[in-house]
This record gives sequence, structure tokens and C-alpha cells, in this order.
Amino acid sequence: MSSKIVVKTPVVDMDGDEMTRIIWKLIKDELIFPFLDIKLDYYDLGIESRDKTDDKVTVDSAVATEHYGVAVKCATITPDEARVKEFGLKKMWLSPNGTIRNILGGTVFREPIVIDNIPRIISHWDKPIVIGRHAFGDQYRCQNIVTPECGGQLKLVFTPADGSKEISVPVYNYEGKGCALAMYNTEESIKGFARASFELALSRKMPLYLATKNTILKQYDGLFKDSFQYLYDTEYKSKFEDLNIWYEHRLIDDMVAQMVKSHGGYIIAMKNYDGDVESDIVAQGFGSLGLMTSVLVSADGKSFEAEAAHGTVTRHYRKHQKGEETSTNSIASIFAWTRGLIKRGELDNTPKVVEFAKTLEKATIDTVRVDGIMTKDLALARGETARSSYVTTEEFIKAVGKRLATEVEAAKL
Ligand SMILES: NC(=O)C1=CN([C@@H]2O[C@H](COP(=O)(O)OP(=O)(O)OC[C@H]3O[C@@H](n4cnc5c(N)ncnc54)[C@H](OP(=O)(O)O)[C@@H]3O)[C@@H](O)[C@H]2O)C=CC1
Ligand SMILES: O=C(O)CCC(=O)C(=O)O
Ligand SMILES: [Mn+2]
Repeated sequence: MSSKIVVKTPVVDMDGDEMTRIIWKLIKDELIFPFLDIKLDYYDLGIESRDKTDDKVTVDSAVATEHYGVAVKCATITPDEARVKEFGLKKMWLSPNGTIRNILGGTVFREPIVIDNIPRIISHWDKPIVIGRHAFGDQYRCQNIVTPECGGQLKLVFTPADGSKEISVPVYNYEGKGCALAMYNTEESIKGFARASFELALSRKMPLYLATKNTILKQYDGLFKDSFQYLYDTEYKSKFEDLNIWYEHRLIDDMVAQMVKSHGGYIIAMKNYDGDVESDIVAQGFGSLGLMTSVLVSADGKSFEAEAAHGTVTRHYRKHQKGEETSTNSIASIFAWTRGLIKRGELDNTPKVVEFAKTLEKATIDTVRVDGIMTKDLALARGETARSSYVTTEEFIKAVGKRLATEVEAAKL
């Protein structure tokens, strides 16, 4: 092989937990370092490191992303009570994804990787469905409490910064124990979300839907609906009409029902929590959670973070801990690297880096499509249960590496 391809600017590398941490190291050792002369600005977001640094490492990694412009992130544990016990944590740290997304803001776009020989569970989805997920606020930065047995009154209080009269809204009178939540968003962030969604629709020439429950959350979801509609009417309508595409608001329950019976071929903009849930449904409908790409584009367009949409695959990691073999799909994690490298290459104006990343995507898909080498989730999607129909986590990445070496050589990269 000729000399390694030089990546001009460092890429922020956010390491993570469990199965995906194992996969992350394998990707770097087998698919990145042998081919690229790359500097990684490394942040260990594994749960022990977050605990040791009082979660400072997470904030530092987001700030580094703002500095360099491109980050790739491994999936991470968001601790609950059981995790606090498992790792002896100082506290129940917040979701690193929530922390990073709240610093960078913007929109997370999630799109399934379609592979010809992997049948879709929803077989008539023959065109992609892209989920545009608002990445700021809502449940991911809320305050929530369990209220005491004695009961009492819950109020929503807003103190205007201009010294005008406080707004105080009675919410509920409790007669016993209960729970409560206060979440927020900003018009500025919602407008950024709307603009990013309209721009993606234009560049992909796909119709756009915004799905909310504005009939119930008249004020909250109403602000999303009105912000999208205003921007569409004032700036985007004629551009959409020129491309024969459209924008519409739909109630979310109607939208998901329409989605299931459709053929795909559109973008759905969703609030943060809705996009979290729906992107996993779309991923599974297209074949596997391991086939969903996820990229965060900040509102100012200057920061880009690529990741897999799935988590740390704890159930598989428990097997690994017992010394049993695993067959975890690394495709979405590989695509986190390729999407990050494509962006890095575009920003640095280094077409070879972009070409390498595209070659790695092709090698990954062709390992499944042409060579028939795949992990268990994909074999099962094909209705194949025999042990011979799938390979281990490690074997899959090594097979991709082998194909990649041949293709890089052939393309004279
Ligand atoms: N972006 C992030 O950092 C995210 C982190 N998390 C964190 O991840 C941890 C685990 O969460 P969990 O709810 O189990 O969700 P996961 O997405 O990690 O896994 C859920 C199940 O989906 C299937 N699956 C997911 N990814 C793959 C893959 N790559 N290959 C094959 N199968 C896959 C597996 O099903 P099966 O067992 O049937 O094979 C798995 O058990 C939690 O601590 C959570 O906080 C969760 C979501 C996102
Ligand atoms: O950060 C978390 O805990 C969950 C994130 C998540 O589920 C996602 O990004 O889809
Ligand atoms: Mn999720």
C-alpha cells in the first residue's frame, strides 16, 4: 500500500462504554489507523472517566468540537440507580448526549443505511425516512421531581428579566405523592431547527413534515408549529414548489400511522424526545438498530458530531463479560467515523479523505451485500438462525478491513 492519507485537522474522538467501546477500538485499529495519518483529540467519555472528572471531560469534548468543528462519538452509558451502584459513582450523572447537544445545539439527522440483501421488517419502505431530531432542551434538560406524600400545590413561575409582573400559573393540587416536570425551549433554537430541516429538505429534494401534538400542548408545540410555518411561508415556499416538494405540519399520532403505511421518501422533523423514540422505530423497521446513522449539525453550522443512534448494547456486553462470543453490529459506529471524516475532508478541502471515507462505507456495505458476511442481527432479519449464518463482532470488522485494503489499493488512494 502507498503512504497513509493525511487528515489535516484533528478530529475530536469521544470514547464510550461497553460493547460500543470495544467496537470503537477495533474500528480505529483495523479501519482508521492503518490507512490514515490522523490526529485525534481524545476524550474518554466512559462512565468511570466521567465520574473521575466530575463530568468535566464531557463538557471539554463539546468545547473541543466547537474548536475543531468535527467530532465522532461512541455510545455512552447514561446512569440510573443501578449504574450508580454497578460503578460506585459519585452521583447519577446526566446524559453526556444531552450535555453535548445542549452545548452545540442544532439538529440531529438520523437516516437508515439500506442494504439490498437485508430485508426490511416493514417491507414496503423502499425509500429512506429521515428523522430530523431537535437536539436542544425539552426532557433532556428538564427539572423533574417526586413530590412529597403530604401533597401541596404545584405552580409554574416565570420572572421576567425586564422587571415586569411575574407570571404564575397554577398547575395542580396534590393530595398525596406525585411527580412533576418543567421543561423548556427557546424560539431561537426552534427557528434554527426549522431552518436546518428546510435546508436538508431542499438539498435532498424530499418533502418535509413537522410532527407535534399542538392540539394538546397548544403553547409549547404551538411555538414549534408557528415557527416552522412562518419560516416556510416567508422564505422557503417558492423554493419548495420549484422542486415539487412540500412542507406540512401533521399531528404526531397521524404522522406515525402514515409513516408505517407509506413507502418512505421524506423527512420528519420531530421534537427531541419524539425523535429519540421514532428514530429507533425507523431503524428497526429498516432492519436493525445497527443500521441507523446519526449526525448533529449545530445551529450555526460550525460544529458537526457523528455517532450511532443506538446505545452501548449492554445485553451483548454482559455476554462478553462472561467470556461468551458476541455478534454486535458495528455498521452504525463505522458510519459515525465515515460521516465525521467526510465532513473533515470537506472542511479541510482534502478530497482524498472524503474518498477514503466513502470507500470505507462501500467496503462495509459490500462485506454484507457481496461477501454475505454479517452480524447476527442482520442474519436474523434475513430469517437465518444457524450459527454459520453470522460472524462475531471482531470477525465482521476484520472482514471489512480486508475488503477496505483491497479497495483502497485499487482506487490508488
Ligand atoms: N447514543 C448513546 O450514547 C445512547 C446510549 N444509550 C445507553 O446505552 C445503554 C444500553 O441501552 P439499551 O436500552 O440497551 O439500548 P441499546 O440501543 O444499546 O440496545 C438495545 C437492544 O437493541 C439491539 N441493538 C442495539 N444496537 C445494536 C447493534 N449495534 N447490533 C446489534 N443489536 C443491537 C440489541 O438487541 P438484542 O439484545 O435483541 O440483540 C440490544 O440489546 C444504556 O446505558 C443507555 O443509557 C442508549 C441509547 C443511546
Ligand atoms: O443520552 C441518552 O441517554 C439517550 C440518547 C439516545 O437514546 C439517543 O441519542 O438516541
Ligand atoms: Mn435513543
